[in-house]
Amino acid sequence: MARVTSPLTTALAQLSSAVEILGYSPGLHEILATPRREMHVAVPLRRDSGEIVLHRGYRVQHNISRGPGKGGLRYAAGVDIDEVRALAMWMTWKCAVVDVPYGGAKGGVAIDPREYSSAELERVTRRYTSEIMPIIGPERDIMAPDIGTDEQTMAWVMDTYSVNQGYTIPGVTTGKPLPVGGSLGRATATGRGVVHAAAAALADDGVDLSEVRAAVQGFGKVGSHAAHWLHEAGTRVVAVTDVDGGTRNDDGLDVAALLAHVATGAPVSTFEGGSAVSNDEIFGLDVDLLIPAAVEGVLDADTASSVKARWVVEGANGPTTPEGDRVLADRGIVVVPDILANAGGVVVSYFEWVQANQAYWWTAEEIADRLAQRMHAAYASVSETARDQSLSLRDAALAIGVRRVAEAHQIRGLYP
Ligand SMILES: NC(=O)C1=CN([C@@H]2O[C@H](COP(=O)(O)OP(=O)(O)OC[C@H]3O[C@@H](n4cnc5c(N)ncnc54)[C@H](OP(=O)(O)O)[C@@H]3O)[C@@H](O)[C@H]2O)C=CC1
Ligand SMILES: O=C(O)CCC(=O)C(=O)O
Repeated sequence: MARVTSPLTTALAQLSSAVEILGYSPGLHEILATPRREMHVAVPLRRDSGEIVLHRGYRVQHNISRGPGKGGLRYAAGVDIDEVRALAMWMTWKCAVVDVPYGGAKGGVAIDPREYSSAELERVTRRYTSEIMPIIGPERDIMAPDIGTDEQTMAWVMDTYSVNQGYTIPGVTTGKPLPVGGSLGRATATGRGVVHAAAAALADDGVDLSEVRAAVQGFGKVGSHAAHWLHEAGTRVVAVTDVDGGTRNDDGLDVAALLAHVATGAPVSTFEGGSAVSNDEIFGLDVDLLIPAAVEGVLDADTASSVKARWVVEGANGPTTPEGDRVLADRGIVVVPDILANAGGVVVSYFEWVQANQAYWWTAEEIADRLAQRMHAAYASVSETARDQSLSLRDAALAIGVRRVAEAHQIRGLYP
Protein backbone atom coordinates (compact mmCIF):
# COMPACT_ATOMS: atom_id res chain seq x y z
CA MET A 1 0.00 0.00 0.00
CA ALA A 2 1.44 3.41 -0.99
CA ARG A 3 2.14 5.67 1.98
CA VAL A 4 0.58 9.07 1.28
CA THR A 5 1.17 10.65 4.69
CA SER A 6 4.73 10.07 5.90
CA PRO A 7 5.39 9.03 9.52
CA LEU A 8 7.23 12.32 10.15
CA THR A 9 4.27 14.34 8.85
CA THR A 10 2.02 12.37 11.21
CA ALA A 11 4.36 12.79 14.20
CA LEU A 12 4.75 16.54 13.61
CA ALA A 13 0.99 17.03 13.18
CA GLN A 14 0.43 15.21 16.49
CA LEU A 15 3.01 17.40 18.22
CA SER A 16 1.36 20.56 16.81
CA SER A 17 -1.94 19.40 18.23
CA ALA A 18 -0.38 18.87 21.69
CA VAL A 19 1.41 22.24 21.56
CA GLU A 20 -1.89 23.95 20.78
CA ILE A 21 -3.62 22.21 23.70
CA LEU A 22 -0.75 23.16 26.03
CA GLY A 23 -0.49 26.73 24.72
CA TYR A 24 3.29 26.58 24.18
CA SER A 25 5.33 29.25 22.39
CA PRO A 26 6.69 28.79 18.84
CA GLY A 27 10.22 28.59 20.29
CA LEU A 28 9.38 25.73 22.64
CA HIS A 29 7.44 24.03 19.84
CA GLU A 30 10.58 24.15 17.68
CA ILE A 31 12.73 22.68 20.46
CA LEU A 32 10.26 19.82 20.94
CA ALA A 33 10.00 19.19 17.20
CA THR A 34 13.74 19.06 16.51
CA PRO A 35 15.95 16.01 17.12
CA ARG A 36 18.65 16.76 19.66
CA ARG A 37 21.27 14.72 17.83
CA GLU A 38 21.40 12.39 14.85
CA MET A 39 24.05 10.25 13.18
CA HIS A 40 24.00 9.11 9.56
CA VAL A 41 26.40 6.25 8.94
CA ALA A 42 27.56 4.22 5.99
CA VAL A 43 27.52 0.49 6.70
CA PRO A 44 29.65 -1.42 4.20
CA LEU A 45 29.15 -5.18 4.00
CA ARG A 46 31.09 -7.98 2.34
CA ARG A 47 28.36 -10.45 1.37
CA ASP A 48 28.90 -14.19 1.72
CA SER A 49 29.35 -14.23 -2.08
CA GLY A 50 32.25 -11.74 -1.83
CA GLU A 51 30.20 -8.88 -3.31
CA ILE A 52 30.58 -5.51 -1.52
CA VAL A 53 27.41 -3.56 -0.80
CA LEU A 54 26.67 -0.42 1.20
CA HIS A 55 23.71 0.19 3.50
CA ARG A 56 22.66 3.48 5.06
CA GLY A 57 22.20 3.58 8.81
CA TYR A 58 20.84 6.15 11.25
CA ARG A 59 20.51 6.78 14.97
CA VAL A 60 18.36 9.68 16.05
CA GLN A 61 18.18 10.93 19.63
CA HIS A 62 15.06 13.03 19.54
CA ASN A 63 15.20 14.14 23.16
CA ILE A 64 17.45 13.32 26.12
CA SER A 65 16.17 15.80 28.70
CA ARG A 66 14.51 13.21 30.97
CA GLY A 67 17.32 10.64 30.69
CA PRO A 68 19.28 8.61 28.16
CA GLY A 69 17.90 8.07 24.69
CA LYS A 70 15.85 4.86 24.44
CA GLY A 71 14.37 3.06 21.49
CA GLY A 72 14.50 0.26 19.01
CA LEU A 73 16.66 -0.56 16.01
CA ARG A 74 14.79 -1.26 12.76
CA TYR A 75 16.04 -3.26 9.78
CA ALA A 76 13.78 -2.71 6.77
CA ALA A 77 14.40 -1.89 3.12
CA GLY A 78 12.48 1.39 3.23
CA VAL A 79 14.06 2.88 6.37
CA ASP A 80 15.04 6.53 5.88
CA ILE A 81 16.05 9.37 8.14
CA ASP A 82 12.57 10.90 8.33
CA GLU A 83 11.00 7.62 9.41
CA VAL A 84 13.66 7.24 12.13
CA ARG A 85 13.06 10.85 13.24
CA ALA A 86 9.33 10.15 13.62
CA LEU A 87 9.94 6.91 15.52
CA ALA A 88 12.43 8.65 17.83
CA MET A 89 9.94 11.44 18.57
CA TRP A 90 7.22 8.90 19.44
CA MET A 91 9.69 7.22 21.83
CA THR A 92 10.16 10.54 23.66
CA TRP A 93 6.44 10.99 24.33
CA LYS A 94 5.97 7.27 25.08
CA CYS A 95 8.70 7.15 27.74
CA ALA A 96 7.21 10.27 29.33
CA VAL A 97 3.63 8.91 29.28
CA VAL A 98 4.64 5.78 31.19
CA ASP A 99 7.05 7.87 33.24
CA VAL A 100 10.25 5.93 32.68
CA PRO A 101 13.42 8.04 33.05
CA TYR A 102 14.41 8.13 29.40
CA GLY A 103 14.36 10.39 26.42
CA GLY A 104 13.48 9.06 23.00
CA ALA A 105 15.71 7.60 20.29
CA LYS A 106 15.49 5.20 17.37
CA GLY A 107 17.85 3.60 14.90
CA GLY A 108 17.51 2.04 11.52
CA VAL A 109 19.43 0.41 8.71
CA ALA A 110 17.99 0.34 5.20
CA ILE A 111 18.26 -3.39 4.66
CA ASP A 112 15.71 -6.15 4.11
CA PRO A 113 16.89 -8.78 6.62
CA ARG A 114 15.05 -11.56 4.79
CA GLU A 115 17.52 -11.21 1.91
CA TYR A 116 20.63 -11.73 4.08
CA SER A 117 22.22 -14.65 5.91
CA SER A 118 22.63 -14.60 9.67
CA ALA A 119 26.41 -14.14 9.24
CA GLU A 120 25.81 -11.12 6.99
CA LEU A 121 23.36 -9.60 9.48
CA GLU A 122 25.90 -10.08 12.26
CA ARG A 123 28.54 -8.20 10.23
CA VAL A 124 26.07 -5.39 9.42
CA THR A 125 25.06 -5.10 13.08
CA ARG A 126 28.65 -5.02 14.34
CA ARG A 127 29.67 -2.40 11.80
CA TYR A 128 26.60 -0.24 12.45
CA THR A 129 27.27 -0.46 16.21
CA SER A 130 30.92 0.50 15.74
CA GLU A 131 29.89 3.53 13.68
CA ILE A 132 27.40 4.85 16.23
CA MET A 133 29.55 3.87 19.25
CA PRO A 134 30.34 7.50 20.22
CA ILE A 135 26.70 8.29 20.99
CA ILE A 136 25.39 5.08 22.61
CA GLY A 137 25.89 3.50 26.03
CA PRO A 138 23.88 2.61 29.14
CA GLU A 139 23.88 6.24 30.26
CA ARG A 140 23.60 7.76 26.77
CA ASP A 141 21.32 5.79 24.49
CA ILE A 142 20.02 2.24 24.93
CA MET A 143 18.86 0.13 22.02
CA ALA A 144 16.12 -2.53 21.77
CA PRO A 145 14.59 -4.64 18.99
CA ASP A 146 12.08 -3.25 16.48
CA ILE A 147 10.92 -4.44 13.05
CA GLY A 148 13.42 -6.85 11.50
CA THR A 149 15.70 -7.15 14.55
CA ASP A 150 15.56 -9.47 17.54
CA GLU A 151 17.26 -10.72 20.71
CA GLN A 152 20.24 -11.96 18.72
CA THR A 153 20.74 -8.52 17.15
CA MET A 154 20.78 -7.00 20.65
CA ALA A 155 23.37 -9.56 21.78
CA TRP A 156 25.63 -8.58 18.85
CA VAL A 157 25.22 -4.87 19.63
CA MET A 158 25.97 -5.47 23.32
CA ASP A 159 29.00 -7.63 22.50
CA THR A 160 30.45 -5.15 19.99
CA TYR A 161 30.04 -2.28 22.44
CA SER A 162 31.42 -4.28 25.38
CA VAL A 163 34.46 -5.60 23.52
CA ASN A 164 35.30 -2.05 22.52
CA GLN A 165 35.03 -0.81 26.12
CA GLY A 166 36.96 -3.79 27.53
CA TYR A 167 34.30 -5.25 29.83
CA THR A 168 30.73 -6.55 29.64
CA ILE A 169 28.11 -3.79 29.66
CA PRO A 170 24.67 -5.43 29.42
CA GLY A 171 22.85 -2.10 29.99
CA VAL A 172 23.68 -0.80 26.49
CA THR A 173 20.81 -2.81 25.00
CA THR A 174 17.53 -4.29 26.18
CA GLY A 175 15.53 -7.11 24.68
CA LYS A 176 18.64 -9.31 24.98
CA PRO A 177 18.65 -13.10 25.35
CA LEU A 178 18.33 -14.20 29.00
CA PRO A 179 21.85 -15.73 29.29
CA VAL A 180 23.49 -12.35 28.56
CA GLY A 181 21.42 -10.17 30.87
CA GLY A 182 17.99 -10.17 29.27
CA SER A 183 14.86 -9.89 31.38
CA LEU A 184 12.12 -12.41 31.89
CA GLY A 185 8.99 -11.10 30.23
CA ARG A 186 10.63 -8.67 27.77
CA ALA A 187 9.94 -10.79 24.68
CA THR A 188 6.20 -10.82 25.37
CA ALA A 189 5.95 -7.40 27.02
CA THR A 190 4.77 -5.21 24.15
CA GLY A 191 1.97 -7.59 23.17
CA ARG A 192 1.03 -8.11 26.80
CA GLY A 193 0.95 -4.35 27.36
CA VAL A 194 -1.27 -3.89 24.30
CA VAL A 195 -3.73 -6.31 25.88
CA HIS A 196 -3.62 -4.44 29.23
CA ALA A 197 -4.37 -1.21 27.34
CA ALA A 198 -7.21 -2.87 25.43
CA ALA A 199 -8.66 -4.31 28.65
CA ALA A 200 -8.58 -0.87 30.29
CA ALA A 201 -10.23 0.84 27.30
CA LEU A 202 -12.99 -1.76 27.12
CA ALA A 203 -13.52 -1.54 30.88
CA ASP A 204 -14.20 2.21 30.48
CA ASP A 205 -17.27 1.10 28.51
CA GLY A 206 -18.13 -1.74 30.88
CA VAL A 207 -16.97 -4.43 28.45
CA ASP A 208 -14.65 -7.39 29.18
CA LEU A 209 -12.11 -8.81 26.74
CA SER A 210 -13.87 -12.18 26.95
CA GLU A 211 -16.94 -10.64 25.28
CA VAL A 212 -15.27 -9.38 22.10
CA ARG A 213 -13.92 -10.48 18.71
CA ALA A 214 -10.56 -9.15 17.55
CA ALA A 215 -8.38 -8.87 14.43
CA VAL A 216 -4.62 -8.34 14.57
CA GLN A 217 -2.50 -6.98 11.69
CA GLY A 218 1.13 -8.14 12.01
CA PHE A 219 2.20 -11.39 13.63
CA GLY A 220 5.73 -10.55 14.68
CA LYS A 221 7.13 -9.73 18.11
CA VAL A 222 4.16 -7.51 18.97
CA GLY A 223 1.19 -8.98 17.08
CA SER A 224 1.84 -12.63 17.90
CA HIS A 225 2.05 -11.99 21.64
CA ALA A 226 -0.93 -9.64 21.55
CA ALA A 227 -2.95 -12.43 19.89
CA HIS A 228 -1.71 -14.91 22.49
CA TRP A 229 -2.64 -12.73 25.47
CA LEU A 230 -6.00 -11.82 23.92
CA HIS A 231 -6.75 -15.51 23.51
CA GLU A 232 -5.70 -16.10 27.14
CA ALA A 233 -8.14 -13.36 28.20
CA GLY A 234 -10.98 -15.14 26.40
CA THR A 235 -11.14 -12.89 23.32
CA ARG A 236 -12.09 -14.59 20.09
CA VAL A 237 -9.22 -13.74 17.71
CA VAL A 238 -10.84 -14.09 14.29
CA ALA A 239 -8.16 -12.79 11.90
CA VAL A 240 -4.41 -12.30 11.78
CA THR A 241 -2.08 -11.19 8.96
CA ASP A 242 1.62 -10.82 8.22
CA VAL A 243 3.19 -8.99 5.26
CA ASP A 244 1.79 -11.53 2.76
CA GLY A 245 -1.81 -11.50 4.04
CA GLY A 246 -3.28 -13.89 6.55
CA THR A 247 -5.93 -16.14 7.90
CA ARG A 248 -9.45 -15.71 9.29
CA ASN A 249 -11.84 -17.96 11.11
CA ASP A 250 -15.08 -16.45 12.34
CA ASP A 251 -15.37 -19.11 15.06
CA GLY A 252 -11.99 -17.98 16.45
CA LEU A 253 -8.48 -18.98 15.39
CA ASP A 254 -6.58 -21.62 17.34
CA VAL A 255 -3.84 -19.13 18.34
CA ALA A 256 -1.52 -21.75 19.86
CA ALA A 257 -1.66 -23.81 16.65
CA LEU A 258 -1.05 -20.65 14.59
CA LEU A 259 1.99 -19.77 16.73
CA ALA A 260 3.34 -23.31 16.26
CA HIS A 261 2.74 -23.02 12.49
CA VAL A 262 4.61 -19.69 12.25
CA ALA A 263 7.45 -21.04 14.43
CA THR A 264 8.27 -23.45 11.58
CA GLY A 265 9.02 -20.42 9.38
CA ALA A 266 5.73 -20.65 7.45
CA PRO A 267 3.67 -17.52 6.67
CA VAL A 268 0.38 -16.93 8.47
CA SER A 269 -1.51 -17.28 5.17
CA THR A 270 -0.69 -21.01 4.83
CA PHE A 271 -2.29 -21.87 8.20
CA GLU A 272 -4.89 -24.55 7.64
CA GLY A 273 -7.19 -23.48 10.46
CA GLY A 274 -8.68 -20.54 8.56
CA SER A 275 -9.43 -19.02 5.16
CA ALA A 276 -7.48 -16.30 3.34
CA VAL A 277 -7.74 -12.63 4.27
CA SER A 278 -5.71 -9.74 2.83
CA ASN A 279 -4.10 -6.79 4.62
CA ASP A 280 -6.68 -4.49 3.03
CA GLU A 281 -9.62 -6.66 4.09
CA ILE A 282 -8.56 -7.07 7.71
CA PHE A 283 -9.49 -3.49 8.64
CA GLY A 284 -13.09 -3.88 7.43
CA LEU A 285 -13.84 -7.15 9.22
CA ASP A 286 -16.81 -7.42 11.54
CA VAL A 287 -14.86 -7.31 14.82
CA ASP A 288 -15.07 -5.26 18.02
CA LEU A 289 -11.36 -4.74 18.53
CA LEU A 290 -8.75 -3.99 15.88
CA ILE A 291 -5.04 -4.14 16.63
CA PRO A 292 -2.70 -2.79 13.94
CA ALA A 293 0.67 -4.25 14.96
CA ALA A 294 2.76 -4.00 11.79
CA VAL A 295 3.79 -0.72 10.15
CA GLU A 296 2.98 3.01 9.97
CA GLY A 297 0.27 4.74 7.99
CA VAL A 298 -2.06 1.78 7.38
CA LEU A 299 -5.16 3.48 8.81
CA ASP A 300 -5.66 6.42 6.45
CA ALA A 301 -8.96 8.11 5.58
CA ASP A 302 -9.94 5.24 3.24
CA THR A 303 -9.19 2.28 5.48
CA ALA A 304 -10.49 4.13 8.55
CA SER A 305 -13.85 4.57 6.85
CA SER A 306 -14.13 0.78 6.45
CA VAL A 307 -13.40 -0.02 10.11
CA LYS A 308 -16.28 -1.76 11.90
CA ALA A 309 -14.48 -2.20 15.23
CA ARG A 310 -15.46 -0.08 18.23
CA TRP A 311 -11.89 0.05 19.56
CA VAL A 312 -8.58 0.42 17.73
CA VAL A 313 -5.59 -0.30 19.98
CA GLU A 314 -2.31 0.65 18.30
CA GLY A 315 0.34 -2.04 18.71
CA ALA A 316 2.41 -0.52 15.89
CA ASN A 317 4.00 2.92 16.01
CA GLY A 318 2.16 5.46 13.90
CA PRO A 319 -0.37 3.14 12.23
CA THR A 320 -3.00 5.91 11.95
CA THR A 321 -2.54 9.05 9.85
CA PRO A 322 -4.07 12.36 11.00
CA GLU A 323 -6.73 11.96 8.28
CA GLY A 324 -7.47 8.42 9.47
CA ASP A 325 -7.67 9.69 13.04
CA ARG A 326 -10.30 12.28 12.08
CA VAL A 327 -12.41 9.68 10.29
CA LEU A 328 -12.23 7.28 13.26
CA ALA A 329 -13.10 10.08 15.70
CA ASP A 330 -16.06 11.25 13.57
CA ARG A 331 -17.33 7.67 13.55
CA GLY A 332 -17.09 7.40 17.35
CA ILE A 333 -14.36 4.74 17.27
CA VAL A 334 -12.08 4.79 20.32
CA VAL A 335 -8.36 4.83 19.46
CA VAL A 336 -5.87 3.87 22.18
CA PRO A 337 -2.73 5.57 20.82
CA ASP A 338 0.61 3.90 20.19
CA ILE A 339 2.53 5.98 22.75
CA LEU A 340 0.32 4.44 25.43
CA ALA A 341 -0.85 1.12 23.98
CA ASN A 342 2.53 -0.28 22.90
CA ALA A 343 4.55 1.13 25.82
CA GLY A 344 4.75 -2.27 27.57
CA GLY A 345 7.90 -3.02 25.60
CA VAL A 346 9.82 -0.02 26.83
CA VAL A 347 8.46 -0.48 30.36
CA VAL A 348 10.01 -3.95 30.58
CA SER A 349 13.11 -2.67 28.78
CA TYR A 350 13.39 -0.21 31.66
CA PHE A 351 13.05 -3.12 34.11
CA GLU A 352 15.78 -4.99 32.16
CA TRP A 353 18.13 -1.99 32.30
CA VAL A 354 17.50 -1.52 36.04
CA GLN A 355 18.17 -5.22 36.65
CA ALA A 356 21.34 -5.14 34.51
CA ASN A 357 22.64 -2.04 36.28
CA GLN A 358 22.01 -3.63 39.69
CA ALA A 359 23.04 -7.15 38.58
CA TYR A 360 20.00 -8.44 40.43
CA TRP A 361 17.20 -10.29 38.63
CA TRP A 362 13.48 -10.19 39.28
CA THR A 363 11.03 -13.07 38.93
CA ALA A 364 8.62 -13.40 36.00
CA GLU A 365 5.77 -12.69 38.40
CA GLU A 366 7.34 -9.45 39.67
CA ILE A 367 7.81 -8.27 36.10
CA ALA A 368 4.29 -9.19 35.01
CA ASP A 369 2.77 -7.45 38.05
CA ARG A 370 4.84 -4.28 37.65
CA LEU A 371 4.08 -4.13 33.91
CA ALA A 372 0.34 -4.47 34.57
CA GLN A 373 0.50 -1.81 37.26
CA ARG A 374 2.39 0.67 35.02
CA MET A 375 0.12 0.12 32.01
CA HIS A 376 -3.10 0.50 34.02
CA ALA A 377 -1.77 3.58 35.85
CA ALA A 378 -0.73 5.21 32.56
CA TYR A 379 -4.08 4.37 30.96
CA ALA A 380 -5.96 5.78 33.97
CA SER A 381 -4.14 9.12 33.87
CA VAL A 382 -4.61 9.43 30.07
CA SER A 383 -8.27 8.49 30.29
CA GLU A 384 -8.87 10.94 33.15
CA THR A 385 -7.17 13.78 31.23
CA ALA A 386 -9.23 12.92 28.15
CA ARG A 387 -12.46 13.07 30.15
CA ASP A 388 -11.55 16.25 32.08
CA GLN A 389 -10.43 18.20 29.01
CA SER A 390 -12.75 16.61 26.40
CA LEU A 391 -9.79 15.30 24.40
CA SER A 392 -9.27 12.13 22.41
CA LEU A 393 -7.09 9.53 24.13
CA ARG A 394 -4.34 10.39 21.61
CA ASP A 395 -4.41 14.11 22.39
CA ALA A 396 -4.56 13.39 26.12
CA ALA A 397 -1.56 11.04 25.95
CA LEU A 398 0.39 13.51 23.83
CA ALA A 399 -0.47 16.38 26.18
CA ILE A 400 0.82 14.38 29.17
CA GLY A 401 3.98 13.19 27.40
CA VAL A 402 4.85 16.51 25.79
CA ARG A 403 4.18 18.43 29.02
CA ARG A 404 6.52 16.16 31.03
CA VAL A 405 9.31 16.66 28.49
CA ALA A 406 8.75 20.44 28.33
CA GLU A 407 8.83 20.54 32.14
CA ALA A 408 12.22 18.83 32.10
CA HIS A 409 13.50 21.49 29.67
CA GLN A 410 12.11 24.25 31.85
CA ILE A 411 13.56 22.91 35.11
CA ARG A 412 16.96 22.26 33.53
CA GLY A 413 17.05 25.79 32.16
CA LEU A 414 16.77 25.03 28.47
CA TYR A 415 13.55 26.98 28.14
CA PRO A 416 13.53 29.42 25.20
N1 LIG B 1 9.16 -4.99 19.28
C1 LIG B 1 8.75 -4.13 20.22
O1 LIG B 1 9.00 -4.31 21.42
C2 LIG B 1 7.95 -2.94 19.83
C3 LIG B 1 7.50 -2.73 18.55
N2 LIG B 1 6.67 -1.68 18.27
C4 LIG B 1 6.12 -1.47 16.94
O2 LIG B 1 5.28 -2.58 16.59
C5 LIG B 1 5.30 -2.79 15.18
C6 LIG B 1 5.70 -4.22 14.89
O3 LIG B 1 7.00 -4.44 15.42
P1 LIG B 1 7.57 -5.91 15.71
O4 LIG B 1 6.44 -6.83 16.00
O5 LIG B 1 8.67 -5.74 16.68
O6 LIG B 1 8.20 -6.26 14.29
P2 LIG B 1 8.43 -7.70 13.67
O7 LIG B 1 9.42 -7.50 12.60
O8 LIG B 1 8.69 -8.68 14.74
O9 LIG B 1 6.99 -8.05 13.05
C7 LIG B 1 6.36 -7.25 12.10
C8 LIG B 1 5.12 -7.98 11.60
O10 LIG B 1 4.42 -7.15 10.67
C9 LIG B 1 4.35 -7.81 9.40
N3 LIG B 1 4.44 -6.79 8.37
C10 LIG B 1 5.53 -6.15 7.93
N4 LIG B 1 5.19 -5.26 6.98
C11 LIG B 1 3.84 -5.35 6.83
C12 LIG B 1 2.90 -4.72 6.00
N5 LIG B 1 3.27 -3.80 5.10
N6 LIG B 1 1.60 -5.07 6.12
C13 LIG B 1 1.22 -6.00 7.01
N7 LIG B 1 2.07 -6.66 7.81
C14 LIG B 1 3.37 -6.33 7.72
C15 LIG B 1 5.50 -8.78 9.40
O11 LIG B 1 5.28 -9.81 8.46
P3 LIG B 1 6.51 -10.79 8.06
O12 LIG B 1 6.91 -11.49 9.33
O13 LIG B 1 5.91 -11.71 7.07
O14 LIG B 1 7.59 -9.90 7.54
C16 LIG B 1 5.45 -9.27 10.84
O15 LIG B 1 4.40 -10.18 11.02
C17 LIG B 1 6.23 -1.71 14.63
O16 LIG B 1 5.47 -0.58 14.32
C18 LIG B 1 7.15 -1.41 15.82
O17 LIG B 1 7.75 -0.14 15.72
C19 LIG B 1 6.23 -0.84 19.27
C20 LIG B 1 6.66 -1.00 20.55
C21 LIG B 1 7.62 -1.99 20.91
O1 LIG C 1 12.08 -1.39 24.40
C1 LIG C 1 12.47 -0.32 23.99
O2 LIG C 1 13.43 0.26 24.44
C2 LIG C 1 11.79 0.41 22.87
C3 LIG C 1 10.96 -0.45 21.98
C4 LIG C 1 10.54 0.39 20.81
O3 LIG C 1 11.32 0.59 19.91
C5 LIG C 1 9.26 1.05 20.81
O4 LIG C 1 8.60 1.12 21.85
O5 LIG C 1 8.86 1.53 19.75
